[in-house]
Amino acid sequence: MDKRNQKQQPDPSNGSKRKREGCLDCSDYFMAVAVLTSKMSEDPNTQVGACIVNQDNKVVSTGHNQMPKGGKDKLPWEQKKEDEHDTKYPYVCHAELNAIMNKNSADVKGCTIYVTLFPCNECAKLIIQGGIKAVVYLSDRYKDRYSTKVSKKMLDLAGIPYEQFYPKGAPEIVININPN
Ligand SMILES: O=c1ccn([C@H]2C[C@H](O)[C@@H](COP(=O)(O)O)O2)c(=O)[nH]1
Ligand SMILES: [Zn+2]
Repeated sequence: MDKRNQKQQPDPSNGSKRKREGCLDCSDYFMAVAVLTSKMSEDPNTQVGACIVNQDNKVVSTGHNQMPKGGKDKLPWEQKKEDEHDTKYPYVCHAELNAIMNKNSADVKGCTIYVTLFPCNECAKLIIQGGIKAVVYLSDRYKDRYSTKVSKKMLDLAGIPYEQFYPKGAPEIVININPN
């Protein structure tokens, strides 16, 4: 056969550019977004970040623990005071609550929440009633707290799986935002 006038076809196996190695895995990215979001927290003791992802693997929301509107710089961040009203606990809006409130979609049904700390019982109620279908958490450092135990009990009853996150790629991601 005369090949002189035939169009050159690219050989997919030979000479074509290969995909970049070491690109960020989806779940590593979502937890990294949660960790990055936690950096916005003003809580001096515990910074929490959450990232809500829909069934198409799109981020629909993020949130961190912060004081409610109007309360920034007016409400305490103390953990312990004689009077509980002088601590952060009655006021602070949890990362999960903020993430659910901040959503850019109609609802969070069928979504997965990536969160840097296991959700407390109040957040578990929001997760369950909001229709979130899975929880991926980084730290379970308050596993012995009553609020975590009852949170797990409610998630179990609602049939919402929760799993601890382990990175698929490198556990450290360096972000440089210096323009030069
Ligand atoms: O589900 C949760 C549980 C807690 N948080 C936030 C609320 C507080 O700002 C800190 C916890 O403070 P500690 O000093 O570690 O007791 O974490 C949250 O966002 N979501
Ligand atoms: Zn909570």
